Amino acid sequence: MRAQSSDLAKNVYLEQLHDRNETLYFRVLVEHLAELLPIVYDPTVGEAIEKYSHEYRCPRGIFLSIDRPDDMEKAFATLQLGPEDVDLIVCTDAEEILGIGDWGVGGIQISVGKLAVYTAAAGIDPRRVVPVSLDVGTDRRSLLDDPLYLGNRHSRVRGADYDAFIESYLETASSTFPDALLHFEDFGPSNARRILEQYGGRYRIFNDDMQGTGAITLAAVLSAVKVSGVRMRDQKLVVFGAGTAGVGIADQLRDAMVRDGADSRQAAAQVWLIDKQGLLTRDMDGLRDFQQPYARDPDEVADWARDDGAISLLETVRRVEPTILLGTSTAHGAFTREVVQSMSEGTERPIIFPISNPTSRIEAMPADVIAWSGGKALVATGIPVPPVEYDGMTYEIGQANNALLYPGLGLGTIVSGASQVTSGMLLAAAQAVADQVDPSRPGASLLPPVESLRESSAVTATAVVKAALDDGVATSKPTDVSEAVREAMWQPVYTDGAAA
Ligand SMILES: NC(=O)C1=CN([C@@H]2O[C@H](COP(=O)(O)OP(=O)(O)OC[C@H]3O[C@@H](n4cnc5c(N)ncnc54)[C@H](O)[C@@H]3O)[C@@H](O)[C@H]2O)C=CC1
Ligand SMILES: CC(=O)C(=O)O
Ligand SMILES: [Mg+2]
Repeated sequence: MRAQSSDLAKNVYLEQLHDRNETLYFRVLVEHLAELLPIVYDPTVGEAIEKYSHEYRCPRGIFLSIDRPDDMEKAFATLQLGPEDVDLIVCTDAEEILGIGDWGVGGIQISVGKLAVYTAAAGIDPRRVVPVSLDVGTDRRSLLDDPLYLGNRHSRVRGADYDAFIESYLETASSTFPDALLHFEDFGPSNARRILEQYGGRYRIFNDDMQGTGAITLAAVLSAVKVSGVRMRDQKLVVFGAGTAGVGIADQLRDAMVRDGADSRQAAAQVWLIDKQGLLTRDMDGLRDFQQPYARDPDEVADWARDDGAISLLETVRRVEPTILLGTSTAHGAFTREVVQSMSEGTERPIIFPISNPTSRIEAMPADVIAWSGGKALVATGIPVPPVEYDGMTYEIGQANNALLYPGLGLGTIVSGASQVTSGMLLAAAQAVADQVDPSRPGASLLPPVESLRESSAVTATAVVKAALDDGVATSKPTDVSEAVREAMWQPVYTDGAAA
């Protein structure tokens, strides 16, 4: 594997091993998690998705086509699994893969990659999971023109037909496998939140980009706040990139401010959203419904500087003096030296998280953020990055990627048989992750290291089971929760002479 000439070649090589010998594949992953997570998952998985039809060797997963909605049951039946045999299904319609946009049927690899992390990081049984591609077409011209493209050759279906397809998926998946958690990944901003809000009460749904990302970012902020000394209720948050992830995080941080004593109106007023049209204000056309609670009063910003009519990130940072700056925009390099320096002038220990993925989309590299802030910034990123040396000190950079949280959350949901993923379970997961680090040492990481992710996921899952019990959604009630979690974790070892 190490002799392969590129990260993509390593990804393909490992996928072939996955097909030949699942136990060995996961044993290698578990024993080399920090080295191999970036290969099977973020950032290399982005390239594997882009090249999917060209690197295609063998299908993994279930492919559901919007052109053949009546075949759904038949497709699931090919798995030859009974109603109690599946714990988890990860699906994507691939409209907003990581920060690289619409990749059609190649998006199956994000479902495969997310599931590999579930198993390697939390011991979810790989024989009891299903990756799904919901192929509703693609708007990417280069795919439609590519003779090798394997997906449906038409633009994305939207509106009533799309909604009927999603509803039919939820109904078929949950009636075929009633115990399964339905994980949604990388849907576009017009669908991600809408699906969760519309169906979250009826089906056991988890939206990773909103809920998982919100919770891991909250964990990193809880750690950072211990260092900065500014109370949660007094934080001022600027979110750059007000889409699914950005507003999902804003919601969880706003709720954390309320829990720390801010009133709900005040907490929302301590959040500023910036998108392509600049700082979002109430008088703008085309605001998304989930952006509206945070849009600013135009009078409040009447005398702020504008560039082509838009209030920039730099102007917002100068005026607001935020304590937290989050990047979920996919705009590489948007956190400039001026932005970071201005933020460092306004607050003693600025919390700066450029968490867009993959590497080509990150708002700033941590080495720059740390240098531009004179070593004051508390930094976490979505991609894995090596420690940064600055002014004689080593800064460990925590990976604020939902992969550091969703495996434990999923394991806890499965062990408790929770009928819903509640806000209490998300908060418990965030708190459990944050409690596993001591950020007080100068340069310490804000999050647990990937090397210990399996151990960390067990601790997180235990907290999640307890929260599910407290919230009254658990259908299984283990007496020794920690023991039940550890027993549920699948181990990559050969049993009964079976190799794979
Ligand atoms: N670290 C993590 O765990 C996660 C990171 N992400 C990353 O966050 C980014 C966004 O993902 P989603 O929220 O799912 O996508 P999205 O499409 O829902 O949101 C992106 C938002 O950024 C805005 N935007 C684009 N260019 C901009 C610019 N130049 N200036 C200001 N705003 C701009 C878009 O209009 C959109 O509202 C991606 O790079 C993704 O990889 C997403 C989920 C988890
Ligand atoms: C990490 C992840 O879920 C994303 O970038 O979309
Ligand atoms: Mg995602």
